[in-house]
Amino acid sequence: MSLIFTGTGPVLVTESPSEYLWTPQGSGQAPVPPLLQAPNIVVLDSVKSGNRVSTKDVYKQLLLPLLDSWNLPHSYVATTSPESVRSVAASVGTTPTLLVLISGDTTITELVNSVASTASVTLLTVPMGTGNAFAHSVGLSTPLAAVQALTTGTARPLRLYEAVFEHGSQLLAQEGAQPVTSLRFLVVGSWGLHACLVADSDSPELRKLGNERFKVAAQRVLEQNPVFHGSFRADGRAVEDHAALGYFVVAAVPRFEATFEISPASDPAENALHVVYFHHQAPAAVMEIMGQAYAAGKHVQDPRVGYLKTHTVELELHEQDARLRRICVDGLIVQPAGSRVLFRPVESTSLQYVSPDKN
Ligand SMILES: Nc1ncnc2c1ncn2[C@@H]1O[C@H](COP(=O)(O)OP(=O)(O)OP(=O)(O)O)[C@@H](O)[C@H]1O
Repeated sequence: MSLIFTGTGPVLVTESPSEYLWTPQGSGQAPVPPLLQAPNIVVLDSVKSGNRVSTKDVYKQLLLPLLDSWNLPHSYVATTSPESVRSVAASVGTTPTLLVLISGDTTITELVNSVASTASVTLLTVPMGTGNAFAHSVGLSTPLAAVQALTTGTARPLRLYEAVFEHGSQLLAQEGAQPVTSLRFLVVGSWGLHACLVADSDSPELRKLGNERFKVAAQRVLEQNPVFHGSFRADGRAVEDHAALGYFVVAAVPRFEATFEISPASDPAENALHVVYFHHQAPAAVMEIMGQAYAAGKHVQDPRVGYLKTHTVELELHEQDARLRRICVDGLIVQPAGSRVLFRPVESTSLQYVSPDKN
């Protein structure tokens, strides 16, 4: 339950399993909040994200009445394919734009990879995906909290990172492979067990399971429990040389799911990456370490786990088997050519995100 101050007075907003209820609490007027003063407001509804309840419509039941209370013009786009995300990104010019994304993380990543570097965009992420890593990491854990942040939150710089690949690398997509040399990300770059389970979880069969798909894919990967041979450097310093690795994640945010706190020291306000990794372990040890990540990120205190803060990560793959070379970039899967992959911050962008707190 939340009290939201709108252009026509305070409104009590409640949520049931099947709908959001908008109950006005008398009349009165609040001025247009700063975030809603953007000259251009676009709502992009990524309709295939998460497991939606058809009667529970964030746009019609929450956003539309809020925007209408101040008669704010806006455009609403419901996606019809992944191409819709790219075309909305391409349509945003230099006019300062508030872009409300009703989606999961993949849609956000598709957007930041398609938007022009000159575009002045403030993103509000309304969590409707399966993991919602970015929304949980910035404190917008529910659609209601996200919509309320439009009236009480503030815009902060969006920290972006990129994974850079050797010439000849391929982005593996449902529609077929495409050449790729770099990809922007805001949540995670990974190799090893994490990349394998994300790649394997993206089958139509497992997608039906929602968040459970990661657990099922993890069990299947652990049945084989491959070793991932490689080396990596952090800010130019050799950290592991010809190691037998199991888990290798470069995290930009603290949480990958509501309760999965993979990198407790990550701060979305800071331009830094954290490497979380461990050497090849027996499946029971892997499960034990991962279980600690669900207990407020305690795994990073486990002596078997490496945890370090850095800006750049240079990874060198010493594997030939294509399945063991896959790299995950915010859920997208890349088959890299050659042996080198670089993760680094994108130095400057004109993108911002809506944060719920003002400090
Ligand atoms: N109408 C559509 N038809 C096919 N694909 C779509 C359509 N609308 C959106 N998509 C694509 O579906 C994917 C949805 O990803 P999104 O991140 O929003 O949700 P998710 O995968 O459930 O969540 P998460 O990434 O948090 O696990 C994106 O790749 C998006 O481009």
